[in-house]
Amino acid sequence: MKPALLEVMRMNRICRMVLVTCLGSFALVIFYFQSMLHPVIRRNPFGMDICCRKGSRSPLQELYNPTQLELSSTAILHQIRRDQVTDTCRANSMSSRKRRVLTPNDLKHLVVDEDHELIYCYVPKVACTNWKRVMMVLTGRGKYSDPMEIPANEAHVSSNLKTLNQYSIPEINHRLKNYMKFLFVREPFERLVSAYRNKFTQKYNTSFHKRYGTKIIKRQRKNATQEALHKGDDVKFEEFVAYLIDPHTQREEPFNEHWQTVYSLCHPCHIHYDLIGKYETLEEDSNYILQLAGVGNYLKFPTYAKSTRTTDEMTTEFFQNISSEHQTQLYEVYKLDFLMFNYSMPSYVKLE
Ligand SMILES: Nc1ncnc2c1ncn2[C@@H]1O[C@H](COP(=O)(O)OS(=O)(=O)O)[C@@H](OP(=O)(O)O)[C@H]1O
Repeated sequence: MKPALLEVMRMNRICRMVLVTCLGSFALVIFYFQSMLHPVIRRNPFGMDICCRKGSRSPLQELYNPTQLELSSTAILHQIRRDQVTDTCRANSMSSRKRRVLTPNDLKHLVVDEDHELIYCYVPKVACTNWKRVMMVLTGRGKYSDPMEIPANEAHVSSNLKTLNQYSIPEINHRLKNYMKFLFVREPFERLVSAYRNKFTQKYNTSFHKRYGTKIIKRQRKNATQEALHKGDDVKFEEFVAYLIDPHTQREEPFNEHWQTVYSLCHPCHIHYDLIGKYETLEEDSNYILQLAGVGNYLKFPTYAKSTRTTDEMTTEFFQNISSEHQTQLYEVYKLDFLMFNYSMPSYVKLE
């Protein structure tokens, strides 16, 4: 080849390299300025994916007509859980004369995610703080990407999440019909011990001590000291149980949500839940829901390593000091939760 021709080709290559470098730098500059203008999106690289459902299939379609094999085997398990609720409701409505229609006030625990067509009924002491954090990521349109970046107290601020009672009746009906509705449940007595430990044995929970502790001690403790009556901060588990089974308690006002039954908070006999998650398989069930919602690749339910979690053994210990008469009465209060969600009677329970 002639040297002149070689020289021309070399120049050509250099020109092309310069051009590619210039274009690359230009694109980087544009990307930089764009991210300066939209800092939230820059902080959250998954924002756009978590934000809005992609494709035409809704979580409900994915649940009842799965396209992936791994989703279809789990779907069978959830059908069995739904059937259990239906059967218990049917059996209970036959034996009970009480019939009622839901009002918007009954829908305060149902958190709505319009972007992914989800409704979550939160049950306190069943990891609802973490689920509320996840719902804030899902509804935040890119504001958050990691649930754990949201402080626990923020997750409980009611204005941070929209609940179903805030919609008009036609809007409520539309969402109940078309969204995937789910809740999480826990073995009722373990949930109760979790509530007792958190609300009555932690020094910082003074509002619960004042609001409920003082009342429980006044009613259940003979010869209570003035200090105990005033502070309400040393309620014993036996006293808490006595308060729960006392017929006056629920006549006076409904139970606090931390120990209220799941069927009273979420109304599973009136609202058809598509998915019943269990605390015992919390992460597995939660990630299944996120997968059905189409965000499973970007968002995972927070894992937990708290060593002081309430366990079955711990619950057994707490119930050692409860008389069989009180255990029987307490079981009656939570019986529907036991039956509906298929929890067998704990082996430590001694019924009368
Ligand atoms: N990912 C994960 N895995 C296992 N366990 C978990 C998880 N997230 C929360 N938890 C446990 O849930 C209990 C707290 O529930 P809530 O957040 O609903 O409590 S509260 O209603 O806000 O008071 C509390 O249970 P106890 O420790 O037994 O009280 C938490 O330990």
